[in-house]
Amino acid sequence: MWKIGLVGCGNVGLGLLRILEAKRGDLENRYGFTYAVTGVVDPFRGSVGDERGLDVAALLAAADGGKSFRGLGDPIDLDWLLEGRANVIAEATPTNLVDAMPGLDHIRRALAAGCHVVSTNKGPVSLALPELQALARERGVQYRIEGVLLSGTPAINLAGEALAGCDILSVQGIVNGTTNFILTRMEEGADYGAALAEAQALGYAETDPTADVEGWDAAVKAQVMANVFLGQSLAVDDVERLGISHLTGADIDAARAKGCRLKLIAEVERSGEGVRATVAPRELPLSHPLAGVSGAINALTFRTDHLGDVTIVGPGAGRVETGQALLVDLLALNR
Ligand SMILES: NC(=O)C1=CN([C@@H]2O[C@H](COP(=O)(O)OP(=O)(O)OC[C@H]3O[C@@H](n4cnc5c(N)ncnc54)[C@H](OP(=O)(O)O)[C@@H]3O)[C@@H](O)[C@H]2O)C=CC1
Ligand SMILES: N[C@@H](CC=O)C(=O)O
Repeated sequence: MWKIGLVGCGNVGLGLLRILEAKRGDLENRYGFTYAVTGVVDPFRGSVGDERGLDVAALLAAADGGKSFRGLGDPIDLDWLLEGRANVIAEATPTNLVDAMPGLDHIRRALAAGCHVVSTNKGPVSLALPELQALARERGVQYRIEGVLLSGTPAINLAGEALAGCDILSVQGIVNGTTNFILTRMEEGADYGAALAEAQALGYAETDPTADVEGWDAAVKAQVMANVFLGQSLAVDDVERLGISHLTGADIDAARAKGCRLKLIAEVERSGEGVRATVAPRELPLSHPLAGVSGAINALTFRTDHLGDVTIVGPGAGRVETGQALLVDLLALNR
């Protein structure tokens, strides 16, 4: 029985709870996956626990009704979970690229306590991936991060498992759902501010959406691609980065007049001794495979030695879409 402690219950945390609740029977029948959510830690909704498992439907009803979780379990904190009441922590607090807190602290403490961690938080991956992987190995647990790239669309697990044995030479694609959504809506005539507000309402944007529109989110994903896919240790500041906040309707129209679309493209490729990582808006001809990828959909093309180009296309952001990434990592632990 998996005793799940959820830390951070915003868009993604609720997405995971929604899937767990809707699929409880299916997860048991198809995968032998049984679980109890023993605690939720979140300053906004309230931190509650029950060793026998919280009533997830009641938590979801409270969230849907704009109510706090208080009263739906005993008041708890992360320490309570780590004293044997969780064997896996699902960490989905806001990404912070400056010092990775509070997620880094949560993940360090969980791994040190012998808990597995599944997480969508990009800050700890950006600043401390080798340390956290070493700590997980030392404690005999796993730190799984499928959701940090392309939400639930398989990218990290795909490269690590389904493309095992291939050398990945370069990776190029659209890796930020919010900016792709904004550019799509601007092409349809919406203004920038309204399109960003829509992306926030749909749960695509970062807690501080500056990270999306200034290209930081795509840059950290390029960093992850360099580190995880190409084995080249880069810092987020090593990524050449330009976002989309300077683009106007006139830029969209100018691209259209040339038979092109503007897309924020992230690319990592081997160059000389190292790896070059870039994020920038590019005008793509309509015939380009990435030109037709619209809304919060993302796409990645892996250039490999054995298979040539392998392209995946799917959601890059969203509540349930990212909850799925946590679920797939939970199911991997279960296997
Ligand atoms: N949304 C998406 O589509 C995707 C998101 N991600 C990543 O997943 C993570 C979560 O994203 P999302 O759910 O959208 O973000 P939200 O801002 O919706 O939710 C984050 C939640 O974490 C809570 N929180 C803040 N500090 C703490 C703390 N110290 N302890 C416990 N909880 C805390 C916040 O509470 P409060 O509001 O009070 O601060 C909030 O409820 C981020 O790291 C994001 O980058 C990854 C892929 C896709
Ligand atoms: N804000 C991000 C969420 C997923 O990583 C995005 O829009 O892609």
